[in-house]
Amino acid sequence: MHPKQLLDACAELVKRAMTFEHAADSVVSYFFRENRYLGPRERATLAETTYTVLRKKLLFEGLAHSGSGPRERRLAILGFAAVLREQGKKQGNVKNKDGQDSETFIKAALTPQELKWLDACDNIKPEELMESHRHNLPEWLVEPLKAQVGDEFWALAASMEKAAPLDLRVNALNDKPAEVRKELEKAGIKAKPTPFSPLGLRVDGKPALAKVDAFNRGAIEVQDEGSQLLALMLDAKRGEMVVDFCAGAGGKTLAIGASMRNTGRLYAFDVSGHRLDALKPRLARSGLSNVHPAAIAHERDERVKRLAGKIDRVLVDAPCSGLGTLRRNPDLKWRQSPKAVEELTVKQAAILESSARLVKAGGRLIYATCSILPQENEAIAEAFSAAHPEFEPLNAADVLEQIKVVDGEKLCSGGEDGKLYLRLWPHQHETDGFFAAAWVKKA
Ligand SMILES: C[S@@+](CC[C@H](N)C(=O)[O-])C[C@H]1O[C@@H](n2cnc3c(N)ncnc32)[C@H](O)[C@@H]1O
Repeated sequence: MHPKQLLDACAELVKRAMTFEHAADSVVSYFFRENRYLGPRERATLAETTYTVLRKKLLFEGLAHSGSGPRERRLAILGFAAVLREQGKKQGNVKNKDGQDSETFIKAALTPQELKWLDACDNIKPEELMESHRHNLPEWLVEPLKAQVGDEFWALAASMEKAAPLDLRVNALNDKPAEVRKELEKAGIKAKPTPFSPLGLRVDGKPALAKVDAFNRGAIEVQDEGSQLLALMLDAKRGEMVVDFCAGAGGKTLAIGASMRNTGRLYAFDVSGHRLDALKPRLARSGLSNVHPAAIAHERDERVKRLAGKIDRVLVDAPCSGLGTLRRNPDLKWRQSPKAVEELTVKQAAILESSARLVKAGGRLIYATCSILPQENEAIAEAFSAAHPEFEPLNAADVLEQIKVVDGEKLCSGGEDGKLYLRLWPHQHETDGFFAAAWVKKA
């Protein structure tokens, strides 16, 4: 595809994503389905350009005040140039089959006037930029983040502008991480163990996994290291009755089912039948037969009531703002709002309340989110503890130690000794932002 055509397509995709009517990943996949002729490299450039614009929206909009032509095209030019330069750097600035390196490719896509404008933008020094153009976060998020991480705010903001690494979880049912790692290496995929999750492998780059044998036979699943830790914290054992209350497409369900060694009963509940449908092919690959997906109408559904007091372990991976996943879903910072977060906190408290009724004496309850806001995390956990003296909080650091997570206390905060909750941050732990609180129901 000619560079000019590729930039035109990027501008179109950026325009669609910037309406914020749908999640950016859906907009991108819809665009690819509409334009099936696009090759893998073109798709990568289109998606990354769009994500870069969403990540750096405030900076790019500031720069796009100058220049001419449609605004989305100017935003796309900034994203396109950044992405091609990054790709060029990674590949050692080698030339493509048409003898172009990234700079010549960019030049071929732009008009002389656009090139002059891009050059002027490139020459702006970071210290000349406004604060909002450097952190690229909506104002309502800045204060709560500064209040939590203090001097680390700029490191956090920078980490959330990077793409997340590709993490895999090895299916412990039939495979071992060290062996899968060797197998991947033979297939040309370099991976190293993740620092905290004993089942995790972090892959170099973004290789396509659909043709990899380890993927097709269910030995690996794509899952952020933080998400792996949440599932491991449930520590579900052989023969137990377990509920994954907000199972979605089952990322954590699969990990829990494997930790139960494919025995016992694992209910995967969700209000979205559509999301549970996406669990089915993953379940088939995983070899698990102990998982029972069930769509529920709401958290007080009859199905839930019937299991009251019968369950050994319950995971509540609550619907949340998703603001811990900005590395993957940068559009969320523009699609969420304080009002939406407030509504979510009501839902989160209600789901935790209902799901807690399932837990039997001596059983474990975990509340988790992929949010970095205290109102969706500590505030929900603390209100629950205050209202339920029959649930005793467990130190997340102790739970992590029991499941052999190395240096687990480095991942914790809150409580008198700073070890009460799991609190993962992208800038500190290279995972998405996650929270987890654990309780045991007193006998
Ligand atoms: C964070 S996502 C779950 C992700 C999933 N656990 C995973 O690891 O892939 C939250 C899920 O909660 C579900 N949900 C929302 N309201 C719910 C409710 N009242 N009861 C059960 N699930 C609910 C949503 O449909 C969504 O799939």
